[in-house]
Amino acid sequence: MAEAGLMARGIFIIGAGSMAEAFIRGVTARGAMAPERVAVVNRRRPERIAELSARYGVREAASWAEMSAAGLVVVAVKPGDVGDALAQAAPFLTGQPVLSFAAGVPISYMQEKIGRRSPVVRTMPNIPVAVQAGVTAVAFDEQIRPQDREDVLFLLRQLGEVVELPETRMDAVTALCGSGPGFLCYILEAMEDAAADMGFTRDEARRLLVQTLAGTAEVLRAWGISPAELRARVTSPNGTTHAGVTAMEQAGLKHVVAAALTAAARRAEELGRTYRG
Ligand SMILES: NC(=O)C1=CN([C@@H]2O[C@H](COP(=O)(O)OP(=O)(O)OC[C@H]3O[C@@H](n4cnc5c(N)ncnc54)[C@H](O)[C@@H]3O)[C@@H](O)[C@H]2O)C=CC1
Ligand SMILES: O=C(O)[C@@H]1CCC=N1
Repeated sequence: MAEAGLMARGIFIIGAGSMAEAFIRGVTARGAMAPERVAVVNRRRPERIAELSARYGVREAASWAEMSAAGLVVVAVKPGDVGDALAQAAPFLTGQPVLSFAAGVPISYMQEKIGRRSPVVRTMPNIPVAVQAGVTAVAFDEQIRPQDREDVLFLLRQLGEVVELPETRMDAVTALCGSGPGFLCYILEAMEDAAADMGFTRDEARRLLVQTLAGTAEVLRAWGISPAELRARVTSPNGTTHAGVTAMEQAGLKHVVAAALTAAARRAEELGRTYRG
């Protein structure tokens, strides 16, 4: 008899924080995974598992040994805790994929911690995965079996878009998509401050700006055009957008944004070096 696949064997999650919750919500929301097939362990705060259980119907793992039967092990702990969590998991791994959400932690480091007992999947999600509108960049190690790869991609797609990349692109994608919501929010903060100076209340400004951002993203997607093209469409000759963009150009905004992305990617690389032994 063929061995049951990843989906039938269920998921074992280490860590019950916000990423674990986003993942659980995504994979159970539309029935991709039955919640009773999801088992969770947490180091502290046992009430977190009770919360996840009440909200989504997942259950607390009876013991770490339960991991052996799972089709997928998810490591949803802070980067600094990944080494310990994987060392603790290693004896129970039986070749099922181990998926990590930890920013900056390389596949080679994780492989070392688990004594190469399972293929490792390194991901970089962003915060909108919490509402199933995220982007998750994913790098597989070459040991992954084709069917496991498909199943992992299917599960991650429940959280939004998925982009497969070589691991060498992870630092750059961390800057672009992982930190990206932070950068867009910084620009929105600046627009909110300017709106306050123009006499809007914070609440009014936020409602107007959030819908402007969401609507712009929606139209870019619906029409399939580039940001430069959409900008050209809203820019009347000598009009208001033209005046504003000219001020942005004069202040060197494109250079500032490029410097921000470079700084973030460099920092991701530096943080990653901590785990390279
Ligand atoms: N929150 C976010 O926006 C994003 C998070 N990530 C990554 O997701 C990972 C998890 O982040 P959060 O969910 O925000 O962290 P969190 O701190 O909310 O949750 C981590 C949980 O894991 C538990 N834990 C730690 N070591 C453990 C162990 N050995 N065994 C069992 N449980 C253990 C902790 O007690 C805690 O409850 C991080 O590696 C982070 O880099 C990546 C992208 C975005
Ligand atoms: O700021 C950070 O380091 C993490 C990685 C991507 C989003 N937050």
